[in-house]
Amino acid sequence: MANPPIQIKNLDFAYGPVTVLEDACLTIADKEFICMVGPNGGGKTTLLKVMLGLLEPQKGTVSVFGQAPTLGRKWIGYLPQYASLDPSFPVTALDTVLMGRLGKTRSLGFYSKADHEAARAMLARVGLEKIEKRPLAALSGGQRQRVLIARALVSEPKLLLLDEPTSSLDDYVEKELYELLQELNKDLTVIVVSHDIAFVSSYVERVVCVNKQVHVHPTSEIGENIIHDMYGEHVHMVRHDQEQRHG
Ligand SMILES: Nc1ncnc2c1ncn2[C@@H]1O[C@H](COP(=O)(O)OP(=O)(O)OP(=O)(O)O)[C@@H](O)[C@H]1O
Repeated sequence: MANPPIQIKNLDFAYGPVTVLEDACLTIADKEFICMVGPNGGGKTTLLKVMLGLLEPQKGTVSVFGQAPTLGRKWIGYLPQYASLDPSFPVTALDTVLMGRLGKTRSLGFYSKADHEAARAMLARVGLEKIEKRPLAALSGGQRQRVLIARALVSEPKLLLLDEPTSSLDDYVEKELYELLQELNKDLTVIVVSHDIAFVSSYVERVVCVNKQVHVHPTSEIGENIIHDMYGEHVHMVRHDQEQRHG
């Protein structure tokens, strides 16, 4: 069997004396579409950064496509939390996507024709082929997130990590974005952090709950008990609409 995109075994991570992840184990299979949920401060972003080799665990092992994260991360496209670019920054959609080629391009100091072609192809893939010359300031929030997804995709990743990509978007824009991710998932593995379990559970089959410990649940298991354990009694976000499952 090929090496899985992510394999984490018995991982501990602490910022100084504060333990954030404890004995975490997680295997993500090729072409899975996974949602990562958990309370604020539960450790989701930390776990993504460990996968990217940006943080080193104190204990345990992490492999990314069978390699150490610092090597395997060349196969990862990452959309960080709060990645919203300053809209007044004077760049076009195409310029922004091209930035994703910086680790890939072979030309020094300028982008090659191949880089431009790849960036245009990715803008088309996220449904924005007609707006490549528009300044970011002229785009909607949803369009900007698509541009950032195109930027993450243009390095030709096999795994896409998105940290709360829809937190500032309207419901219908969120739905469109998840439909795009579902489409992209035909070709690559997708891990998306979201607080909106009810919404996301109609797209994914497994949910990774991160609250110091990591537990994986099939979507069908997600009910009041698990939500309360994760978020506390006051949260009611269950929408068990399996009959409305997409795809
Ligand atoms: N650089 C850092 N130094 C010290 N503590 C940190 C650092 N980054 C995060 N933390 C702490 O680690 C814990 C986990 O943070 P993390 O950002 O991984 O959680 P999260 O689940 O992504 O939260 P949220 O849903 O709010 O984004 C929090 O208590 C946070 O304050």
